[in-house]
Amino acid sequence: MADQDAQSPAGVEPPALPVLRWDETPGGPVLVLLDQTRLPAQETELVCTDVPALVGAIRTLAVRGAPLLGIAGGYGVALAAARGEDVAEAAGLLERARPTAVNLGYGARRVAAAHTAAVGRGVGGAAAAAEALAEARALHREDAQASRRMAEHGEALLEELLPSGGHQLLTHCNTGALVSGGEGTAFAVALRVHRQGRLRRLWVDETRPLLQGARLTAFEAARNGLAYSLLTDNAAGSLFAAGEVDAVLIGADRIAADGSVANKVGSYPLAVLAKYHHVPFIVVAPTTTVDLGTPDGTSIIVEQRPGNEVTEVTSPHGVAAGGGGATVVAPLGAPAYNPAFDVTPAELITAIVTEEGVVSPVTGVGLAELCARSSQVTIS
Ligand SMILES: CSC[C@@H](O)[C@@H](O)C(=O)COP(=O)(O)O
Repeated sequence: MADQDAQSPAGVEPPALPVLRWDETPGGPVLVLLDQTRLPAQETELVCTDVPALVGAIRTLAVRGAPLLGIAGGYGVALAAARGEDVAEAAGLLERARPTAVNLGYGARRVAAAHTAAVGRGVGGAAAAAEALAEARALHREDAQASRRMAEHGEALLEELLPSGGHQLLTHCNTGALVSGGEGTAFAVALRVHRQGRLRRLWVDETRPLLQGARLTAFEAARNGLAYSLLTDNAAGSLFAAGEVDAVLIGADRIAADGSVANKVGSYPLAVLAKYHHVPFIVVAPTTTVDLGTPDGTSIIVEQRPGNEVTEVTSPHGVAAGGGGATVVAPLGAPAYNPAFDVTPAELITAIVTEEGVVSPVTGVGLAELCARSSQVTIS
């Protein structure tokens, strides 16, 4: 288990990560992404000049995480509009790039709807494209605001549930600034607790097979000076048994109307462990991740990814050092089961924290009511 003690005091904040930006170049507009497949070894930019390039970046997880996928989808449609391409087709291509995170389709369809509305008002090509871009920027800003408010609500909930303070929080996958217009979802809550001097330790699951915890969350924890320790996913049970976890904080890719939550594979076993050990299991996600059109967890489409992500281990440090990427760790041709997500039923979830408030037995507020309160734009 790698161990990292707090390196910088709470209150010293690192510069914002250059996660995603729109750039006007002499050759036309482009979307510039921080290539997350290269982290933590390299902070490399990936320039997407068109929608197929962005679809490729989404599929390889160069850009990833539900809220950021929504933002990227929105800018992708704006890019298509600026290039004079068919925005409905672009939105469809983007939405189909990955099936589970509802935000991707939300962002793409919302910006496409803004463009269609502009055209419907008789607004011309470049001006309609400018309206599409303005909508993408609005979505980006709203996500940053949602992130701040989720952190406030999440931290208040933890104070209520764990009044003695000095929290040891466990998280899975990556839910920080790398997935958001702001500081993230679950990680933003941990960060706020840290800044208030009440985080004893953030336990970071490595998150096999693509290691979003080890590569990305540990990277974000270190640069923000959190006291954190990295663990293999299968070490979590012994940590609960030892009484070293006060609460679990995770994000979400899609929340069904019955409160079931799809998130990175490995979330569901954590929820079972948390229930057994009477530890709060808290989901932090913006209302854009709630999909009231999906009635329950069994209706959520779980992305199945290539088997080689399981049978091989890829080291970004190896790539950076010229080491050449993947090491095969299974017999050649070994079949593999590789769902990217799993679904946690509502009865295992203590609370869902959104920017509009908390859904829990404590508040008695339902998901539909929170979404109705939300200022998020509704699209058909
Ligand atoms: C706010 S992030 C919530 C989820 O998107 C996150 O936990 C996750 O599962 C990301 O999966 P990924 O496959 O890396 O896109």
